[in-house]
Amino acid sequence: MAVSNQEFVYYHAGGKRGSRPVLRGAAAKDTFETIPLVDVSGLFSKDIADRKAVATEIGKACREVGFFYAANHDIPDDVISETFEAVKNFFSMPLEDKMEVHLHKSAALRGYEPLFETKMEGTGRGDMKEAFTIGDDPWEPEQHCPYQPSTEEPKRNSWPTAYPGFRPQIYDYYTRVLAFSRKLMQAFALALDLPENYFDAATSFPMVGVRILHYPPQERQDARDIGLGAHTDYSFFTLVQQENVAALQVLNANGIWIDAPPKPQTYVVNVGDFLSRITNNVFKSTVHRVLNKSGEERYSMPFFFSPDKAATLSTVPTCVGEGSIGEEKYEELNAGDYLMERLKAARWQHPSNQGKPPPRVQDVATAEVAAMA
Ligand SMILES: O=C(O)CCC(=O)C(=O)O
Ligand SMILES: [Fe+2]
Repeated sequence: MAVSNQEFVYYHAGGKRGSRPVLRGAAAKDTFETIPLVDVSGLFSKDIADRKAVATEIGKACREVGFFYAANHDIPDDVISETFEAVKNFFSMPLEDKMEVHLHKSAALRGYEPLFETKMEGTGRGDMKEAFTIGDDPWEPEQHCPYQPSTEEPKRNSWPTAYPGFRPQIYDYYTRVLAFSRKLMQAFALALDLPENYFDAATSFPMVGVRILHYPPQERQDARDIGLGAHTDYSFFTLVQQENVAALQVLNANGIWIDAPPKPQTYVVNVGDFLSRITNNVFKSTVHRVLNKSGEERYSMPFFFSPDKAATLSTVPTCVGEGSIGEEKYEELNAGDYLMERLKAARWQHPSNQGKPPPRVQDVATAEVAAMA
């Protein structure tokens, strides 16, 4: 049997394991090599022409890359730096104070995840990061939920009792990023040639998550130690605030990792699987990973935005048709069920997973390479 020396990149995308051949030289395709930057200040204009001009640029980035830097957003620098201070205070607490809000105690998959608890790529000792997540919770008055939750509906978020100042700081950040996300969502609608308010009805109380992350410096300087394994996001879209340590990388069509270092006063915005799905893959949900080779502690805060739990979404009308767009590829689906399924797939140790084994990407990889030979 011939042995193929084709190199592959392995990842976790759309809830499934996948791989991509690394293409160099004559075999290389036309793909992105940098992450575009979009000045989003026009989204705050009263003039629809200004908003449409930004949307056009966002649309181009979403079709070609799936990632862009948003510059000139309206989240103040001091709110971001104060929130990062709170994030560092949180992670520097003793482990037992963090474990009080362990994600395994939460049916909504909220709370703290210690180092190596997830294993996005299915190999090695796991993702070298600790995380804490909160999100939409109709019981928390800070969120001004537009409906009265039923008494059967459990509370979703948990906050550490050892750090009372944490919650107000996170909420200051949350409230502002949510408002900015709504502007971006309208820009995505315009970018798809839809009315600006197209997604408004499906996002009256959107499923969101503020996730804070701490990546210690990796001991090994190659990808055998990984901060967060290669994946696509489950969200509609994500806004990542990174502090000052470069580690985020985005995979292009040639299987080459493109750096997405922090740029002052910007967000990294990326399309998630949900938005890609309802655009018939016209908008790309692009694989990315975190590799902290800097030798420094890295902190970041992704904000995930998705439709209402009860929303049912089907392919948008402007993304079905003739030619390059093609036939509708996906059935309509309930947003809440989809998100929960995806979150659980990445957290095999959660009690609700009933002891199912972790994903084993390397097995698939070996089989694929054998099939090519
Ligand atoms: O830490 C980062 O820069 C990105 C994190 C990320 O991709 C995620 O949490 O989905
Ligand atoms: Fe991500």
